[in-house]
Amino acid sequence: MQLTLIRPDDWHLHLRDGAALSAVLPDTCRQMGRAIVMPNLKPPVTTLAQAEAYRERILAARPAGSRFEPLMTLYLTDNTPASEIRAAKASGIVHGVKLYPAGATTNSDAGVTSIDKAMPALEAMAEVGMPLLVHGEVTDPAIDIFDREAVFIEQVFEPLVARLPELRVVFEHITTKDAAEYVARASANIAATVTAHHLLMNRNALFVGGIRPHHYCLPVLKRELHRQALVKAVTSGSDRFFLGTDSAPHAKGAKEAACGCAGMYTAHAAIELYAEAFEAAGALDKLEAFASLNGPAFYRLPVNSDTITLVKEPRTVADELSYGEEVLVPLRAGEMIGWQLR
Ligand SMILES: NC(=O)N[C@@H](CC(=O)O)C(=O)O
Ligand SMILES: [Zn+2]
Ligand SMILES: [Zn+2]
Repeated sequence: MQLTLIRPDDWHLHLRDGAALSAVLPDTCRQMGRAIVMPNLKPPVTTLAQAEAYRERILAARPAGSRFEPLMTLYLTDNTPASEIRAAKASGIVHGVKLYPAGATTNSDAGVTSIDKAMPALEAMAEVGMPLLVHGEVTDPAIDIFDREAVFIEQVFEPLVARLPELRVVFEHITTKDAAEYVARASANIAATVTAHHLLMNRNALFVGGIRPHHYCLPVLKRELHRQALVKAVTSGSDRFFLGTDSAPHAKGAKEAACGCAGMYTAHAAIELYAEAFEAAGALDKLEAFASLNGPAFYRLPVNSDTITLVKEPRTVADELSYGEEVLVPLRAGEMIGWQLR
């Protein structure tokens, strides 16, 4: 069996920088036409000048002949001036501004401590049509980690959308039934990305036979009922949901540690993993809209003009991949994936 799709894009991707960037970028270039590149570097990409420089480093790291296009983002802080948003919009290279609640995830320390402080930037975004990309989890340590996304919807997301109804918002890497249902009934300027790993695994995967650091990411995997709700959302035919891998590489040593980093590396087999999830749901016919059409429509960009072909031939994933001076353990390391790219 084979499946030809308009070339997909990845609307949520971590490429890192330096040697790590060079190591992981070819995986994405093989399958994706474009990617929304997350700005949580150290230090974060908070200005247009930094985004321009990062974009040049990504373009320079592409394999020869690749036409992959990085779509840049800015990292929103309490102090982002409205003028930076206007300049970013005018540049044509910045396609979104990322809201990390301070402390919510990897390299989010410089993130937003209160929506009020970020209001000048948010108002400018609503005005110029710059999408806000949201890591939607509250950071209150008193809130159970499995509830942080659902609580974020009522405490932050709904009030923000009520205050700035024109703002275009992507609820990134949604993991709950609550978020899937919220986005499906919200107004047309609200959308969501969904990862392959949240479509394929529930929280049991964190503890199969022992603690599994390579299945730890944020937002953390949830109960099976949530996984099922995400599958239902992406296969529903709604154009509000689109592909965003949240492929988030960390060196093996940083994951297999007493306090391991959050993030799964999935870019080596992104579209193959999504094909497995859609096939399991009997909805392979819905994959192309999710992977290749809904994202460009939301971001007001053209659809890619070429195609990729997947064949249903299982392959074994490598145990480790090179990651600069270090190594990286990809999702499914040493195990099978049902599809491969021709
Ligand atoms: N998803 C993750 O678990 N980690 C991401 C950050 C993020 O997307 O929240 C990373 O940068 O490592
Ligand atoms: Zn995130
Ligand atoms: Zn991410």
